[in-house]
Order: sequence, then structure tokens, then C-alpha cells
Amino acid sequence: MKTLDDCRVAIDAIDNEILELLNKRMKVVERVGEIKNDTGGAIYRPEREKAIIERLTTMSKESGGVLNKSAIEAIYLEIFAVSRNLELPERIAYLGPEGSFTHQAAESRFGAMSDYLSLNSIHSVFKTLESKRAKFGVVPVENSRDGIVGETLDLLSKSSVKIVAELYMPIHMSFATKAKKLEDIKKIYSKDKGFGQCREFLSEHGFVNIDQIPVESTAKAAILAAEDENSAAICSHIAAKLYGIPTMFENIEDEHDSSTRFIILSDFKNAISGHDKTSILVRLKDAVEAGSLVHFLQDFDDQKINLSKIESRPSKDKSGFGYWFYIDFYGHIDEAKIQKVLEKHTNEVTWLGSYVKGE
Ligand SMILES: C=C(O[C@@H]1C=C(C(=O)O)C=C[C@H]1O)C(=O)O
Repeated sequence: MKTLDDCRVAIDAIDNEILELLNKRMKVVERVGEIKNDTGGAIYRPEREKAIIERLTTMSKESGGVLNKSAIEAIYLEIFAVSRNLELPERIAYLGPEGSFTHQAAESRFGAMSDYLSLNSIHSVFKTLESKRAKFGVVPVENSRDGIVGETLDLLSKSSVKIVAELYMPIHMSFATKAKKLEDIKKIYSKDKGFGQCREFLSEHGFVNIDQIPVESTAKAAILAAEDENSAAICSHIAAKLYGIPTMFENIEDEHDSSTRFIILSDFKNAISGHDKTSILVRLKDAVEAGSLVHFLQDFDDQKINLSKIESRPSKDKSGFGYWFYIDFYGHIDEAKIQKVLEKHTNEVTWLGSYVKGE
């Protein structure tokens, strides 16, 4: 049996090899960057990243390796982020403030080293992309409990930016405080929804009679709690970490299955990956006439295209269209069967993006 020292010597030797291989990988990545620069190709290729993770996961399984898919993903998403930065540093705008759940989603995809821009509205994220002040945007589009984020859908309907990726993130709340003892806590900050989602925790810990102060975001709650040792925040763990507040309890939400779907916006079209989803907006001219939506959907069914979401929104324009529909379906816009359906409805459909299906 090896001693601790032997193990550490072995680990050091392996780390040397890993570093050498990583540097070797980055040399190849630099060349990819040059090629993309010459040909105008997109830096971020989510479908290629997905294929790498799938291949490595299968390989690890087959060889009996201890790393499962989430471990491989955690390691490789960071490697991809560093690679992309090497190809061309690109700015990522997200719905802030720093420490928001959207920030956490952005970091999970773009890594710790990227150039981030925190903006205080979804509208500003779209504007920043349209004026090319950032290459990517990250915004929430729906939550499993609260439903659709209307502002995101309305902006998608008007903007030229496209959805290039999606990701689902479980939403967990942390209880963070600089207080040494629970009794020292005299007030708690959070967003109104934060309090709503953690009622059982608050009552179990006897916090019901303590001042609960709603503020505009959970990140703001963390900032305030960082300034006052007799207060606490219900916030994301990234916010607690960012503002230097120790987390006293994690996952304090009443129901643990809440997740938010975030979309990554940019200005290019992905190649087909074989695991794609497409989002479109449909303005049916005669939406009020019975059957027009049914006929439209029938065309999808005829081609065996499965829908994953349909959401109606009131149209706010003056063109006379009463409603439009936001639809997600499985497949990529460049697939023949999808072209066949969309060609029949060119005047009614706006393509919002085709991207690798998130998990
Ligand atoms: C290197 C590339 O660019 C990016 C980085 C990748 C990587 O590090 O493997 C993969 C896909 C792209 O997001 C590429 O397109 O192959």
C-alpha cells in the first residue's frame, strides 16, 4: 500500500502530464482560432462541445473510469471556456447583478476567466448584443414553477439576435450570514420569491418573527447582508461566495425540484448536431379563425416533428395580428423535413434559433 507521500508524488507526476497535454491541446486550439479567423467561422460551437463530452463519457464508462458524465462536463466546460478565450476573447452580457442565478448560469457555460458584463435588464442584454458590444447574452426564459419570462419572449420577437444554446439549472437557495450564532440574526434580506420558496426553513429555524426585508434581487440581499453582521441573506451560493459571506445552510428551499431554463443569445447559426431543438415564433394571419393553429400543428405531426413547448402571447404590434405563438420543437432548421413544413409558412414564421437540446 502506498503512503500519503507516495500518493502525492504520483499525483504531482500525473499533474505534470496533464498540464503538458493541456498546453498541447491549447496549441491546436490556437490553430483552430486562426482558421476560424480566416474563414469567419463561429468561435463557440456548442454542438462540437456536446459531441466531445458524449464521446468522453462513453469512453470513461467503457474503460471503467470513475469519472461520470457530470464530472467530465464540469472539467471540460472549463477547458472549453479557456480554449474559446484563447481563440478570441469574447464578452458575455448577462442579466445581473453579479451573483444572480443568470450569472451562475453564464459562468457554468463560459467559465471563470471570461469577460462578463452585468446588465440590469433583459432589454439591455438584447440591446448590447444588437450593438455588438458583447458577443453572447444570457437571460432566463422560463422557470419550472413560475412559468415563462414574458419579457424575454417579447424581445425575441422583435430582435435579430438568435438563440445559440440553452441550459437548465436547478435553483437552490443558500442561507448566508456573517453572524456566529443564529440568535444574533436580527433581519433577513432576500427577493420576495426567495422568502416564498423557503417558508418551511424559516419557520423551522424560528425566523418567522424576525424582520424579513424584500429587496430587488437575491444578489442585492447578499450585498446588504455582507455589510451587517446581524443580518442574513437568502441568495444563490455564488452570491454568498462573491460577497464573502459564509454559507450557514445550503439548499434551504421547500421544494428541491425548481429549475430555470436559460438561453444563450448570439448572432450565428449552429451546425446540425443530431440532438437539436428549434425555437420559432408564429404569427397566424387568421389565428382567430377556428382551426388555423390546428392546421399549422398538423403539418408538424405529418412530418413526425415533436413539439416540446407551445406558448401563446398577445401581440403588442399594430399589424392586426391578435396573437403569436412561441413554439419549441425537436430538430434543426436545416433538416429537410423541417424545411418542408416551414416553407409552407414563410410569411408567418420567424426562426429564433436551432441549438443543442439542454439537459
Ligand atoms: C476548438 C474549437 O472551438 C471551441 C472550443 C472547443 C474545444 O475546446 O474543444 C470546441 C468547440 C468550440 O466551442 C472548435 O471549434 O473545435
